[in-house]
Amino acid sequence: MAICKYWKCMYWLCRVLLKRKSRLKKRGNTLDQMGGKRSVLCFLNLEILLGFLLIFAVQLSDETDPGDVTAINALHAALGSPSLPGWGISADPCDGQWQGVICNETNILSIQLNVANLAGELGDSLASFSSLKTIDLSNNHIGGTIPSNLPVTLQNIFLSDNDLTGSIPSSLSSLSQLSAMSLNGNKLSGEISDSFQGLTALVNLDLSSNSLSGALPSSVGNLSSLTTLHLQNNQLSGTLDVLQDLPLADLNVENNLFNGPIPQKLFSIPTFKNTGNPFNSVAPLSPPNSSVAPLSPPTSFARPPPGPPFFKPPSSTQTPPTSERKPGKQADGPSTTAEPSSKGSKKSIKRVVWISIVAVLSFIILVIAILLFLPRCFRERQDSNWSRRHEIAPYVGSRENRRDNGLLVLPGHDVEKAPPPVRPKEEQQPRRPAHTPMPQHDQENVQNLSAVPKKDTSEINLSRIDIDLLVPPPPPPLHSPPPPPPPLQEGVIVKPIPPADNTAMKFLTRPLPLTSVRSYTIASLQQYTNSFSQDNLIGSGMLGTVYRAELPDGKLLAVKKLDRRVTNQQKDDEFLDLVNNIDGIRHANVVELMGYCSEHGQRLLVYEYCSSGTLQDALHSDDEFKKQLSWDTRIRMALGAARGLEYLHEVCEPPIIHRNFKSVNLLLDDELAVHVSDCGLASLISSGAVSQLSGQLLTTYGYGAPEFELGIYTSQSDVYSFGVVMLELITGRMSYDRTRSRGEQFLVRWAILQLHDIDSLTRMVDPSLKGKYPLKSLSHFADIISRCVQPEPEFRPQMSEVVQDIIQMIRRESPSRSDEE
Ligand SMILES: Nc1ncnc2c1ncn2[C@@H]1O[C@H](COP(=O)(O)OP(=O)(O)OP(=O)(O)O)[C@@H](O)[C@H]1O
Repeated sequence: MAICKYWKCMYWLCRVLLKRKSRLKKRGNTLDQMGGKRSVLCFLNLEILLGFLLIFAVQLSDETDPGDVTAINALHAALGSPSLPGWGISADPCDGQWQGVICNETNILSIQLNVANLAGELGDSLASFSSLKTIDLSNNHIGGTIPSNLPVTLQNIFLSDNDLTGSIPSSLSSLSQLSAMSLNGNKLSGEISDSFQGLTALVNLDLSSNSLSGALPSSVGNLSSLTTLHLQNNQLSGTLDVLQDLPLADLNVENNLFNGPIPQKLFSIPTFKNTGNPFNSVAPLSPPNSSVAPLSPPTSFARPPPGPPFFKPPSSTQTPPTSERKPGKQADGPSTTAEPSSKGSKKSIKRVVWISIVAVLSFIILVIAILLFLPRCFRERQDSNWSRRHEIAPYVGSRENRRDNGLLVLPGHDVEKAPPPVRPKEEQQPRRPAHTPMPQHDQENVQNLSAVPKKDTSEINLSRIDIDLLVPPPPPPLHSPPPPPPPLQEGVIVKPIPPADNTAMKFLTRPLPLTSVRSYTIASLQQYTNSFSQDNLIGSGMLGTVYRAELPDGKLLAVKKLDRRVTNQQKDDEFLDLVNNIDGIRHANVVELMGYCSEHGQRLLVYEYCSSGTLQDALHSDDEFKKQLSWDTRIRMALGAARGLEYLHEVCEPPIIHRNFKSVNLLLDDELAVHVSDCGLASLISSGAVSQLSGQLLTTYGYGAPEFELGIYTSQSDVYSFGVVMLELITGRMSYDRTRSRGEQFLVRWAILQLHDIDSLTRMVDPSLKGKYPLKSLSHFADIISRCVQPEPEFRPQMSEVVQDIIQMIRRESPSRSDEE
């Protein structure tokens, strides 16, 4: 295949250049009069040669790093050569078929094989990966020790719930980029080595449920970014002094042999669990805030994160790239170590030699060409204007009044982790950011325009919409005001924070918060979902499973049954706070919470039912459905999604970061209006069981902003994800599509360069639109998208700016408006 492509490419290049040659040969005659013919032809010959050489170099450089190939084969062998979907079908682990393997152009970046029934050992090949950032082999049966050599590029190591033995290797100290590590639920023993000096990027560390002993080494005190530390259920001893200056938000040292006084500073940690230790009594043994019952929801990092498993039962909806196929029975893995190893290194040397030759030749040719043709270039620049390129002007929008002042927030410090209380929605006055005042006129239009017109096959011609005639839709339904809260209860908050200066308060058992949200019994939900039958299963995600429920009056609801692993550390009052918070999020473009259930340890959220599925389904699963998605419908969807996000970021107080914005979380109603789902659930996503997964999944599916890999997530990261969804809308392509060629698998990477050129843009557009879209609109929309997906978060626009831009775009298409202008 690759060779075929290569020759095709050569053939194409020959044709193009020879055509150009003959065309310019004619032109050369003219130039000849100025004495330029000979050099023109000479230049063209050089140009052709250079083209060949460059293609050859690209071909060579597109191969997967042989070192990585060797390393993954060796790892596979060490794990006992298990049968894994796609592995070994080809010798190239980056050809998109090896499930659980994520690559960039030439290197393996991530190996995610959690819950894959793996045994064997890790082997000693890991250090050979040249760019590996994430390894997730949690929830398997891997034995042996943790290799002493680990790739220095690692950012995330998830090996929890395996059978690993031995001690934690001291080579950890070389992992300066490490951001999260979970080794919990293994059989690790011995003292924790003093190897944390250089790990200043480490945010989450879970060593719980092992047999570790001895005192905490002094280098733990260097973990200047650590927000979550779980050490419970070991035999660790000594004092906790070394922890007192760390920025911890979640510390669990329960059931160890720690002694001595607990440093006072630790009592200010929002979640501090310390029971089951022989602390002496210089400091309060179990101070109120150290608590067994912290008021803030758990932010625990890594108790077993079993899902989503590498092999997961088929879901009716999304098809994540790494997790849906069932394993085969027989080992049929890739070839093992020895041979590929020597082959790999020979290949590598050959490759380096070739690339060097090509580079040197290219350089020489380039220099000659430049020397010969500099004067010609000057001449040609003057007659320019023969290609009609569409250039995107650099974004110069106002950056002031950013809600987060461009500040990047680390997990554990981010908005959704510890926000101040939010006013109930009835009290909220929607506000617009100061720098983007929106006239009432626009407010009304925005409401209208984002409500997608009836689902019919007729095209909606935006150019015929008289914006001024649009009537504002009815305001979002309001709940009856909640009863006044009792004195000790908190109001509706996004995430409760214990009052820092009043530890006694925390010790009191808090009465359950009042809520006006309708409470359902398990029995009734069972009845409405036909005992949560498979027929009523709509889909499942990171947090749980969603069922269709039908009320006796025929009304449909969607019931999200939260997984126990997500809620098992959440107390009833915390869950009710969460429910109250979600209930406070009311907007026409946000899925509405209709009720909840909290009984017998089960937690369920009941939502309005969106009958037309998800935007992802509409775009990627159902060709018939897709036909209804005219350009105008898509732009209306874009506006609806933008308005939903604008509301969360800029109207809610405190701002709400979605954290999981993707096309599967944009639900569609009968009229194809967009409703953003999973709003207000960020605190669950950032809780231990799923935090590590959420980031990976977003990144894996191509929605995650670059900063996510550093454990950073802000509202600007939502804006990036929004941009990716918009790319899906205009191209009809999935954000990540393993079936495409390597350069096209990640939608953003493929699209970002082409957004600047109107010709490329038109080629990118979803073929199912059959060319029915206004070019101007396309170009304008591409500008908006390109700003949203900028790598630097501080250059991305706020959602209110995006909303304004989309409205402007729609207005420009409106004849009534252009008539006026
Ligand atoms: N209110 C709803 N109305 C109709 N269908 C819904 C509703 N909420 C969720 N669904 C369906 O249930 C599926 C599972 O939703 P869920 O939110 O649990 O996971 P997800 O969005 O697919 O993934 P993730 O957990 O990563 O967000 C969705 O894909 C969607 O098809």
